[in-house]
Amino acid sequence: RKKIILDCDPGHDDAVALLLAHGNPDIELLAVTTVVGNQTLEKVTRNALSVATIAGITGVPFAAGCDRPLVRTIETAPSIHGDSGMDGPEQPESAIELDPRHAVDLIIETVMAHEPGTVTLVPTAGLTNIAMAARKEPRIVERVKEVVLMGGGYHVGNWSAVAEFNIIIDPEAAHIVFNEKWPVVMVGLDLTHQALATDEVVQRIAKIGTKPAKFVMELMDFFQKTYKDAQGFDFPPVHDPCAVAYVIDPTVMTTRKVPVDIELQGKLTLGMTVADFRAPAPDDCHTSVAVDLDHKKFWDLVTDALERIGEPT
Ligand SMILES: Nc1ccc([C@@H]2N[C@H](CO)[C@@H](O)[C@H]2O)cc1
Ligand SMILES: [Ca+2]
Repeated sequence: RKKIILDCDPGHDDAVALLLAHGNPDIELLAVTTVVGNQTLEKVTRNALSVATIAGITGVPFAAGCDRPLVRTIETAPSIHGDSGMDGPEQPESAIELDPRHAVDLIIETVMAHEPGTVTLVPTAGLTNIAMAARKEPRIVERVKEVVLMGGGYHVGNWSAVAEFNIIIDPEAAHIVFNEKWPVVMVGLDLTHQALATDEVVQRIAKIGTKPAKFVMELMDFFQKTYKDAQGFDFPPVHDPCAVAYVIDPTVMTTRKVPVDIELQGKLTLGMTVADFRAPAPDDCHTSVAVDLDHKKFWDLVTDALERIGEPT
């Protein structure tokens, strides 16, 4: 099984990523950590514990991390995720206790406790926790198998003309993560805008008939409305589970090995993930970007995971 740490900011699509990681039999979810992003740390952490309660995720440590970016001020995304950060469904009071450790320490301890090259970091939020972990314990950089992150976009932005939310809310953290010498797979908007929760997809999920599937339906219902109003999409792109799907089965998408770096100075381009497609990529290139999604394979993974979780409603 593939061992992962999910670092997230639930977040409608983070919730689906967590359910996919929990439901898929090839994934061993070692830890779930939260970070400020879609909403404040307190809100996204409460949301993560709500999802864990609904899905019955036990025996997995959940820890809260950084409550603001490394340098800049907090920017959240209520226009997409609402005031709670996961508006739409009724949220259960969570019965799950937070791990007392800081997320950064849980990430470090988990990576150092497992064999080198066996733990994959899956960030689906701003990269503040990941950058802090690499700075506090530099040995995790050579020990981590790879970093498979949802963020960025080589030709697409959603929080500026050229920058994606997870990167631009903490560009200094992203710069650290993309420049450490661990393998980074960037699952950016170029890919995730192909993962649309269309009516056909939502109908498939509706048929599952379990509490977690009903919860996802209600999440998607809200997400569709805000994505329509805020970004003019007919259907919402479910970004974060794309990163988990890649870890499960890398053939779910195509990738290209290209140098990627983060713009920190630009007036118009701050937070841009600048990918250099000029061939050939340098031999020491440790970054790659996701290009084309196999829709059927992706949604089969998501619906299969949901079918494995929870009791009928
Ligand atoms: N408009 C918008 C802003 C933020 C997000 C969140 N950031 C990433 C996509 O930009 C995902 O991780 C998602 O949770 C999605 C849409
Ligand atoms: Ca997210």
